[in-house]
Amino acid sequence: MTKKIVHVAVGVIKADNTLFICKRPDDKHQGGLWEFPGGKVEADETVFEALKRELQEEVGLTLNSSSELMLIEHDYGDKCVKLDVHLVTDFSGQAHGAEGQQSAWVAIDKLDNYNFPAANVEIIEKIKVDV
Ligand SMILES: Nc1nc2c([nH]c(=O)n2[C@H]2C[C@H](O)[C@@H](COP(=O)(O)OP(=O)(O)OP(=O)(O)O)O2)c(=O)[nH]1
Ligand SMILES: [Mg+2]
Repeated sequence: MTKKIVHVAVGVIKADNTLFICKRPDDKHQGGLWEFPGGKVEADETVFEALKRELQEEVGLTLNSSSELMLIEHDYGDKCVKLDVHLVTDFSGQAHGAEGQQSAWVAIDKLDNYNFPAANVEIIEKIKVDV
């Protein structure tokens, strides 16, 4: 039987040379680790629509446009995810942890000081080279 894959829209929010990251709540999948904000793409949504909704809900930003950065499939064993990662530089509002989560603007060369889920290793490698 093929496993169900959860499609997730992920936003790498960049301003100057820093990225906005959030800490996942302890009780969630991959909890306690840092993430790029985002969430599940619902059945009736495009990836952009999902990203726009999630960034509004989670970090209080209004997304104007985004560009595709990469697509990553990762099997955590308990859950299989497909991360549709977009680069976000065109937004309005002040980014903050709108759901009470810890958050930070972090310089790209300081990302290694934060623990991310395993699927993010590839994203961070690409960011260091291309973003
Ligand atoms: N948002 C986000 N999710 C990530 C990253 N890396 C990674 O493996 N994931 C995984 C963790 C979760 O299994 C899944 C995202 O689910 P989520 O919990 O953010 O979904 P959601 O915002 O829709 O929240 P909910 O409906 O579960 O409450 O993708 C990342 O950088 N950002
Ligand atoms: Mg989320």
